[in-house]
Amino acid sequence: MVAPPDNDVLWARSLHYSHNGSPALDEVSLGVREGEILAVNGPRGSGKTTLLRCLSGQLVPRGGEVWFNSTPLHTMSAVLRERLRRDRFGWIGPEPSLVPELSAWENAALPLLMRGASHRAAKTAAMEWLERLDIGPYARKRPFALLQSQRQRVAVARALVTEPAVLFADEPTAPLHRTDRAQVLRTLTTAARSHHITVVLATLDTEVATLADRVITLVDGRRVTAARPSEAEGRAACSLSV
Ligand SMILES: Nc1ncnc2c1ncn2[C@@H]1O[C@H](COP(=O)(O)OP(=O)(O)OP(=O)(O)O)[C@@H](O)[C@H]1O
Repeated sequence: MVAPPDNDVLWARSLHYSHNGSPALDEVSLGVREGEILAVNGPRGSGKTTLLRCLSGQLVPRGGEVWFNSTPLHTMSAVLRERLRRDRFGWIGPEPSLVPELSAWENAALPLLMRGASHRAAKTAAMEWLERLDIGPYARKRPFALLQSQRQRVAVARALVTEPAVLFADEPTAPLHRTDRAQVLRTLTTAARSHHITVVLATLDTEVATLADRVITLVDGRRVTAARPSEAEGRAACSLSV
């Protein structure tokens, strides 16, 4: 077992994964640099979600290696993997999946409260993130009283409130309208850049390439191409000062 290159925060080699015998990832290798925003593109069923779940330690690959800095996830016990995920990773899925009984700020504060942060500290941090994401005025509302795009912003705040080392975003804008999609993505990527959070973003949306530092494409569970938009192009799209 060889540790990954120093400047890669995440590194995977020859990943294989099958769901009930049906192959989802085949020989996928990649490195993600610290602070990078990497988009994983590809058609439906190409393995994007499976890749993010392997990289984030939710799934253990059937073959290959996954490293987070100098820590091998593929050989780690389930308990340690769970702790690593809780302490160092953030996750945003296609649906906000907020706790309906809690207000927006309570939902955003939840990861800090679960880590044992004081009520006041968790609330302050959650409110700051809701403000940055332009939903401060809705902090006391419950999810049912919010628009889908506002709920998804709360989910983004919840994922960023711990300032994770790596944020995994699995089609985070899938249920949104086109204008909301662009705004949520810009907010997410700008916030991640300003806090030096590495992002791995699975998406069907080709516009995302303009917000990412690099795009990789999966087809039928295999990595097929890599393109790198110029840094200027990627960063010019992030005009918000989050
Ligand atoms: N829980 C599961 N059980 C069985 N097969 C699965 C499961 N999850 C995914 N698959 C299959 O694995 C392959 C890769 O799926 P995956 O969800 O990783 O792709 P994806 O690119 O994220 O797709 P989408 O864009 O539709 O979310 C597909 O053929 C899918 O049908």
